[in-house]
Amino acid sequence: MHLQQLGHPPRAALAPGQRRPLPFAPCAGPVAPAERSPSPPQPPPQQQPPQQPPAVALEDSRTQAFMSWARGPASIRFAGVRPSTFAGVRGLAASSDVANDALLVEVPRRSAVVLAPKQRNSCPGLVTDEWWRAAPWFAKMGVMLLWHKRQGGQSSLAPWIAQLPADTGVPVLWGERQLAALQYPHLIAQVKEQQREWQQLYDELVRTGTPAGAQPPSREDFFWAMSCVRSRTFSGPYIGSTLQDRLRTAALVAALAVGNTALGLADPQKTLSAAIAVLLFNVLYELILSRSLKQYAICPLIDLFNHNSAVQSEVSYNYFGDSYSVVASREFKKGEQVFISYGAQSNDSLMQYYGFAEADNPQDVYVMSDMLRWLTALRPVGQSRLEALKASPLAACLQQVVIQRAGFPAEALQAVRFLMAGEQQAAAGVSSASKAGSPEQEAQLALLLAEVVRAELEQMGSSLKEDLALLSGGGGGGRKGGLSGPEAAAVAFRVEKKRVLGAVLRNLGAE
Ligand SMILES: C[S@@+](CC[C@H](N)C(=O)[O-])C[C@H]1O[C@@H](n2cnc3c(N)ncnc32)[C@H](O)[C@@H]1O
Repeated sequence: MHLQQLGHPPRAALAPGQRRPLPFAPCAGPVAPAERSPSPPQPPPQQQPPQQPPAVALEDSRTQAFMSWARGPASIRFAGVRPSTFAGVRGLAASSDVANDALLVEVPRRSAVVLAPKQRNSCPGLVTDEWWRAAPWFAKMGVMLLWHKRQGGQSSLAPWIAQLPADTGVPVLWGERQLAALQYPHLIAQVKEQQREWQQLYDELVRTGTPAGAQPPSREDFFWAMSCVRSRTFSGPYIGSTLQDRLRTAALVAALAVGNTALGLADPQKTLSAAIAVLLFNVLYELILSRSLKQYAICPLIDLFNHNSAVQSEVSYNYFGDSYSVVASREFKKGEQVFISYGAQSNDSLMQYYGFAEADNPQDVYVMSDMLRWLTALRPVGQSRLEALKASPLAACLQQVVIQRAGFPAEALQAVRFLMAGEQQAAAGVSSASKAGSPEQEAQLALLLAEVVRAELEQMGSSLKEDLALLSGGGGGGRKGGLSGPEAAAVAFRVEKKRVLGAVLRNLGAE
């Protein structure tokens, strides 16, 4: 998540965004850029968060034990927020009016679960060094969580571990039927790939990654830990040394310089220049290094903030305090939910890694898989034209088409123009289709694209109206419209996808 640093000493943004003093490589909270759905840059949303359900303060014994631990041994500083639920979803409510720029939570590094670059095996009793070396960051952090869990009351993080959600509700934990309810081949394929990857990591752990005499975790525990990690971790640039380390180095260099001068071993002027050069090199080296290395952190209490893309608050690393913090990016009234931003993410990414879709998410897109199948079903396309497209630089552009509310990407438009062009025009090649044709041709193109969008909507299996009725339908048990958690999440997700396609139709002038 991003970093807000107004009124605070240098901080490093943890997660997406490059606009802060120590720019951190974009990584949507727990989501690495390569894993995110393609999402073109969009202006930051300006709207206020939609009306929120009322806060119900959490006063159960686990939450109380956690908060006492946070205040006491964990030395977590917080003001103006308290754990609460909002229509059943746990988050942080403003316990009093919160001013813009107020420091909300500050977690010392020692109370967080942190993975630094090249960190040695932190759980030698649980995994072998070979497994650790080969494992991706989230699997390493997953076993770190499992290690704390195994320690039970002995773990320094026990009260935090105890209140982690038993079920994170993310689709990687779902079965076939629940995934099918997403009605969206692109995400279903991504999640199935994720399931394969996690299963492989687990199999490796059981087969060769567990030290002799140790018991491997259950598959359920392993998947639980990985899903906690993927939905609660922030990432940002890694600064090798803390201020304390840096001061120790400076003191050592100064002592050597003074010693050298006192013993008459070197010219004082030269010694001073050398000492300054050493210190400058040290600082510059770390600054350069911090741009290429990444750290990952799960911070108790900060991990209770829910996401809202209309809010700008981010998580940051505070170098001087060696701590992670969140500062309010706007005012919050007492009782209101205090959100942060997990970064500019489409609902594909929010659903896959966090298990929810944001209503009217300005970053949302619709990724249409195999658009060519609709085009060939709706219009006759000659074999030779298809082959010419396949042989062109646009060969793959209709496989995963990232459609925004505003419309189709330029490459897809070009490919469709080429496929639909008359023989004479097509003879000029694919590149000639990059520009808009005559008004009649463009009108025909819009008509065809609208048919493609409608075909996609029709094969989804339910209409927007039916989905909305499902979500609002009767049914108790704290379930949305009587739906189970995954069902409700899947329906809410496909509602948003249908809304994106609806906006595309409107922008094509088709509604
Ligand atoms: C960092 S945790 C936030 C705290 C979490 N709600 C909890 O109870 O532990 C991220 C998880 O919170 C939930 N979450 C975050 N923002 C949300 C939102 N806007 N709507 C619904 N659920 C959200 C999702 O389950 C997500 O995986």
